[in-house]
Amino acid sequence: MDTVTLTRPDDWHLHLRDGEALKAVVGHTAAQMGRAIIMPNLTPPITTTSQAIDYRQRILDALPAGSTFEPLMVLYLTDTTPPEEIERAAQSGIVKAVKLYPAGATTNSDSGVTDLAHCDATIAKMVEVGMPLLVHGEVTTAEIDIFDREAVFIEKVMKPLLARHPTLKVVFEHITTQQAAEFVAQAPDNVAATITAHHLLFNRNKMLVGGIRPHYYCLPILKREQHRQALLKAATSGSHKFFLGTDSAPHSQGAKESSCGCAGAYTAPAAIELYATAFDEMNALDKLEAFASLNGPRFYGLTPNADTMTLERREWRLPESYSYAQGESIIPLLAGESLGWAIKA
Ligand SMILES: NC(=O)N[C@@H](CC(=O)O)C(=O)O
Ligand SMILES: [Zn+2]
Ligand SMILES: [Zn+2]
Repeated sequence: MDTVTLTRPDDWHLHLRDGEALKAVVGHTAAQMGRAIIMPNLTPPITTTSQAIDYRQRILDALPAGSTFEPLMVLYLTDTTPPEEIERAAQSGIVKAVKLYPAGATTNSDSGVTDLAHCDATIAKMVEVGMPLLVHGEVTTAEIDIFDREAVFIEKVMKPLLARHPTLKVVFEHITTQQAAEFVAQAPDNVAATITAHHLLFNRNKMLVGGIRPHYYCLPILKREQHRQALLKAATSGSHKFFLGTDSAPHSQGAKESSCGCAGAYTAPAAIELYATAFDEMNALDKLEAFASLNGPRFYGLTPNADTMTLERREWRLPESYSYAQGESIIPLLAGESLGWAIKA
């Protein structure tokens, strides 16, 4: 296969930031995706419906002229989010989900949940109104090894949560392990997962062999090859439960190339091309449309986009960098390197 035509894809896990950074990055996603689930981990986080409505407007204002890109908004769950906020969110029609960040698990998660027991009434309300919970699935226990934090989360948090709220709609975000892929595949239909392009394409050697490559450092961290193979198998299995979520997470070049670098890979500029490369590796380009364009809307109860996009087998080179906020640059994943799949003009 040298060309693939698919229903226009959506990105079900995206960081757009705010202000100048938002203006610098949003066009990359809007150029290829119809819609995106916008992560709420700003500083301060988006914890109310009214903040989400304002943030959505700032995103629309930052779009290139004529763009029809649609941001789908998310609330950041805290220990004190009241059930009434879930009602407001559901009634707004603008907020599509609520995000659980275990406190301290990742970038801008300081206001996250310290103990899910604090959120029980709020989660019960989410079940009642059918609001999905999106989960950064890593424990933050200091003793637990960073490579084991997702697998431990399944046992310590995910299973007890679903035992208590068996019909809660849950997206296990950016899964990175065989354990998570198998857990989601075997779970009931109200449980789904997003998978990033970088976790399908790379294992931890890419980040750590022959020098430390900070642009491959993200959370959850890249795992060993066995896990990458399990993710490829899940994404190309044809199961409705797995869908595209880039977790494109912009940080300035200076914040990444540092003695204490930020977590996050900037993949938005070549998102669908990276996924096509991964699916091609599995000879599964025929499965790309369901993963990128159909399974996500199905889970969220939305209709797929009406238009299409065509990808072609053609070599092109990613830029070395783009301009970002405060006069800084941002380095995309695979900067200056060649990709074998391109969007057909
Ligand atoms: N994935 C990351 O490594 N970073 C994300 C946060 C997240 O999704 O966990 C970010 O906001 O930078
Ligand atoms: Zn996360
Ligand atoms: Zn993320």
